[in-house]
Amino acid sequence: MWEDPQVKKPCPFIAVEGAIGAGKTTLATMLAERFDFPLLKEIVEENPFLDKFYQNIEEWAFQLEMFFLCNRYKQLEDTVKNYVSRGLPVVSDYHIYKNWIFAQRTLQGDKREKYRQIYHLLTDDLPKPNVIVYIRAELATLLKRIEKRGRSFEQDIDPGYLERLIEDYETAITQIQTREPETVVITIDGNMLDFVEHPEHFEQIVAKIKEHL
Ligand SMILES: Nc1ncnc2c1ncn2[C@@H]1O[C@H](COP(=O)(O)OP(=O)(O)OP(=O)(O)O)[C@@H](O)[C@H]1O
Ligand SMILES: Nc1nc(=O)c2ncn([C@H]3C[C@H](O)[C@@H](CO)O3)c2[nH]1
Repeated sequence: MWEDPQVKKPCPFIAVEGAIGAGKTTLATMLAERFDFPLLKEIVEENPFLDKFYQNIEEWAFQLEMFFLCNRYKQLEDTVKNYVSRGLPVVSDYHIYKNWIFAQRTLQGDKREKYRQIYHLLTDDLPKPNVIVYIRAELATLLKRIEKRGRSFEQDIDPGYLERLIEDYETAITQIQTREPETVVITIDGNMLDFVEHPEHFEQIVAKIKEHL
């Protein structure tokens, strides 16, 4: 297809997504380094609710989802100010929609509705990533990686919860593609491609992304 060289492509705002342990942070870090783009990274260690949440999801879900939402809102506000609004590229290890993917799974009834309203209020006018690198991985892969990483609070994670999240991610990615057809979605086979151990797998991913930059 002929492309007009005068037409400038939008500045890359890349989000790496996928279910728990799919390899988002690892891949986002490698991509940021390769392209020399700044990296926006999720805060995990300082999260005071994660441990409690995995022990009792029903009891702690609202606090945890609000914590993630407020943190990501602040991070993205800064990212927009410092990079996106200045036309500078950035790589993030999450998409803001991740909040709603998880909240729909963990919250019910009144709390879900309250969360939904706050979520839209905070995020509707935020600029969204124009490239999503989606790491699709099956349950066995996620369990293996979660074990390998060894965070204590994740070791007894319910495989049923992970299975539902895998489905939720599939639905969410389709929704994004329908709602925002201009967003480029690059799906990576997270079971087969081991970009940690095999440099040539990483190169395949880089080449795919370069097609869209
Ligand atoms: N393609 C891969 N092949 C082998 N191991 C991997 C791969 N990607 C990530 N890992 C390993 O799996 C573990 C989880 O990776 P990572 O922390 O990047 O996942 P994540 O998707 O960011 O997780 P979370 O959803 O919890 O934020 C790490 O120990 C990492 O080294
Ligand atoms: N409930 C819930 N909502 C979120 O928005 C969310 N984002 C990440 N996580 C969990 C997954 C990993 O264990 C750990 C690190 O990603 O935190 C979340 N859990």
